[in-house]
Amino acid sequence: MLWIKNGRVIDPANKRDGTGDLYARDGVIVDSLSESELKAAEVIDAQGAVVCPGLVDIHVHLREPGQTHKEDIASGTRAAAAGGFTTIVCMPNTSPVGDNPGTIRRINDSITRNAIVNVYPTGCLTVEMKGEQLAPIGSLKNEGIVAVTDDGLCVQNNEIMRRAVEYARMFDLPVMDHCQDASMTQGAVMNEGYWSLKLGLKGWPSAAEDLIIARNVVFSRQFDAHIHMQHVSSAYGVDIIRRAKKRGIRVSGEATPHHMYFTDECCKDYDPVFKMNPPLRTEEDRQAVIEGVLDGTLEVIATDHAPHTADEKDNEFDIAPFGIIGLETALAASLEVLVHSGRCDLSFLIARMTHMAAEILNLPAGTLSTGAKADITLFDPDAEIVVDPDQFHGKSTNCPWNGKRLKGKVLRTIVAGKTVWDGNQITAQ
Ligand SMILES: NC(=O)N[C@@H](CC(=O)O)C(=O)O
Ligand SMILES: [Zn+2]
Ligand SMILES: [Zn+2]
Repeated sequence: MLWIKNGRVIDPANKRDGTGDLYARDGVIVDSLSESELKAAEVIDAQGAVVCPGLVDIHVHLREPGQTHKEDIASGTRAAAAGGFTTIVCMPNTSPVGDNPGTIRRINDSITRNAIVNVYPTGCLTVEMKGEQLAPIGSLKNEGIVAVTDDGLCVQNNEIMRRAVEYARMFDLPVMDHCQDASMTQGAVMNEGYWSLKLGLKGWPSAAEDLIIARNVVFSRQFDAHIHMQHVSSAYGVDIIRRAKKRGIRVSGEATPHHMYFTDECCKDYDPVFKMNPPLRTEEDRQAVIEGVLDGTLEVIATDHAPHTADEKDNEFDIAPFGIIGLETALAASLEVLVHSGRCDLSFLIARMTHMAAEILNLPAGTLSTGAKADITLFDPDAEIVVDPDQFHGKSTNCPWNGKRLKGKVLRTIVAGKTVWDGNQITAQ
């Protein structure tokens, strides 16, 4: 039994925001506990803290199998717990990739053994993520995938993409797309614009993203299929999604904390910790991504947690891999951009990091409804932290917020009624 007292309980799905108590029995949220149960319950004093549904991140790279020097399911879920996330969705660009039932089964076996938060796998759209031949999407669904994606790459051939979208639709699986026209981004390492010119680095134009977003809108409309645009970074891309939604087309979109926080100017010292895909873009793009979140065009905040080792990242900008970690800074960074700046209130942000994220992939998570699993996060939105990746719980430290002062500290993360992060350390076995 669990009794969380006196917190500010914010549960956007149930329009709840007020001081109160929360109860759980056998890992499930309940309305109340009996007198004797209250006496026996573990009591958590949440005075001064926000109590909300455990955070949900639908875009995480856990690197298992095959790249476990960067991250694995144990370390990645520890990072998630420390960041306040109780449910995460992992991408299939592992080694081997998740394009076959055996690999998905192996991932699920490891999740059962090693994960300390809930993890749902995704499967590939195409065999070996080559964009040439459809993956056995039905068999992958039988193994429990929640979406299909070739994230890291983008299916270039429109006929193959069309078949993939139609096929995924038959299995009621959303397609998550990394929107990138590869013909326009050969050798590109940062946003194409003033800074790429000045720095002499090959640019990745936002048109390459916008074109694929537009293609996906066409297919979503044609087949009434749900296509989710991952890590949207360009102003016009946001606009295309906004217009499509107005017409009732079933597209959704995600904003990352880094695209809301940084711009391509950050690349000016050639530090590869600012190298990611899609790249950091202009101030106008950054503002448009934020506006997209505020007006509901981008209904979810997702980290795209993409660990790479220091050895790999500590290279020339041109050759370092794309990607940054995000699980342990997502809440504080998003609070800063959206809430502390006065752009929206806490409940609005929490909705985008909980039930709205879960709804995109139909995950049973993101609410404090009676009968829901007792996945709960406690945080202090005003507590100052200094970001120190050496204190993080994942294996990699490629974090662009390194050294920054942010406000927002995760005080406790609870999965099925059990504390897995107590604000100082991982407490799960
Ligand atoms: N975002 C990145 O820059 N990198 C991701 C791939 C991806 O999400 O596209 C990775 O797997 O490293
Ligand atoms: Zn991607
Ligand atoms: Zn990704």
